[in-house]
Amino acid sequence: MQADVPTMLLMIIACSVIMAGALAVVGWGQRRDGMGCWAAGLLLHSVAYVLLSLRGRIPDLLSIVVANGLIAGAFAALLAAVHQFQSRPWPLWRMALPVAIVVLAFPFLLDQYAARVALGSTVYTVQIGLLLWALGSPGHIAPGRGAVLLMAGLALQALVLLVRVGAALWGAEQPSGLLQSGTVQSLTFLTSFVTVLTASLGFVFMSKDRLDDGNRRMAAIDPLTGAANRRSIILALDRDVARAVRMRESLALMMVDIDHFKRVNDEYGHLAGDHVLCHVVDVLRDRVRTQDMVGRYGGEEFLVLLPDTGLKGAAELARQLCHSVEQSPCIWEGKPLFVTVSIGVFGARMEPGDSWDMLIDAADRAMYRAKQNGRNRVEAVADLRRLASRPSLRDNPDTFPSSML
Ligand SMILES: Nc1nc2c(ncn2[C@@H]2O[C@H](COP(=O)(O)OP(=O)(O)OP(=O)(O)O)[C@@H](O)[C@H]2O)c(=O)[nH]1
Repeated sequence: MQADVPTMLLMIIACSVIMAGALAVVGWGQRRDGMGCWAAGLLLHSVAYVLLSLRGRIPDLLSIVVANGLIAGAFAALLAAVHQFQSRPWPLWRMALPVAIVVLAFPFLLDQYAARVALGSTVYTVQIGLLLWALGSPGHIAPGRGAVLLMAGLALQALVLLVRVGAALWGAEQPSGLLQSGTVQSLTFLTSFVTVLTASLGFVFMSKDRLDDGNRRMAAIDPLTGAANRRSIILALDRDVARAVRMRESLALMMVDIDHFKRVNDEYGHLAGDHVLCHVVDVLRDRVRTQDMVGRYGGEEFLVLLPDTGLKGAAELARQLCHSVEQSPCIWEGKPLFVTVSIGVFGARMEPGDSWDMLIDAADRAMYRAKQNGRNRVEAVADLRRLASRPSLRDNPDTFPSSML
């Protein structure tokens, strides 16, 4: 397989310039996404390929040394973009060293095509390795669709560069110059073209994946406490009721209300009150199982959803939660703040006709009984009142009744 090298170089230049422009427009005003750096990398790449395509018509210093230095610089800019995306400092020496190696070594290799190919391809492969490492290193972005596309594009390029090193070292293909057609030459430039496209699209999708993730979180999480918000805990409850009815399993729900919370706000201020809300959520979450769910139902009221749990077990857990909240002070401005909670518990085997709102009603009734009976205590109920049934939310969560939000 051989293709016309000047045409392929032209395609790479056009593709790099178009993608650089697109990324610059998409990333305008969003510095932390690293799109500006990525666009700069693509621009360096296109200038490098312009210089390469002028081989023989401009001094070798420009067409060989500067061009390859710019390719190494382009990979360095891509690495900077990934680090910026991940909010990490630029790895300066890992960016500068490959460029320095190329710029310092190539002037001595002007007459040695194979050695230049071997050295250049090795340096670029290492740079791609650094990019893949940064993308895959744990603790940063979870590799979503965008990251996978980006990594696949880079991996393909690295693979072809390694083939190129091998071909240069073993003399498998010895074209007399860059612009001469050859199988490895054609494969290299075709891959460069594909990589510019896939890696750049992958980088844009990575940004979109992160935005989507943020939006999903915002739609499901209470921003103050980090617990599930009212909508997502009710959706989860609806789903669990349906499953428990189908399997004839038990299900328990707690309504947890902080006692005299208004006093905390009045005496210490609303920021202290906010801090207490977060503290109570932390205590609840510490004690429940991973399959259980804690959600904020209203101001200082929380729901705890306990799948596959009967009344006895749920009431016992509720008593432990009451005790834990009472015993673990919330530290505010260096001073301990003690609060207590009243908990209403519902738990029973689910029957056909039972629905999520009946469970909330039952836990709510029990919670009010706990308040009436002196607070800092647990009351439990096992019966459900038949309410004017609300439709299930499963089929169309968008029909979520606004009165419940
Ligand atoms: N700091 C803070 N306060 C909130 C928030 N949401 C609701 N509140 C306050 O929570 C308080 C609830 O007060 P009440 O409903 O009278 O209940 P309470 O004082 O806990 O009394 P009992 O429930 O009867 O023990 C009100 O003062 C609300 O302003 C919030 O997000 N942050």
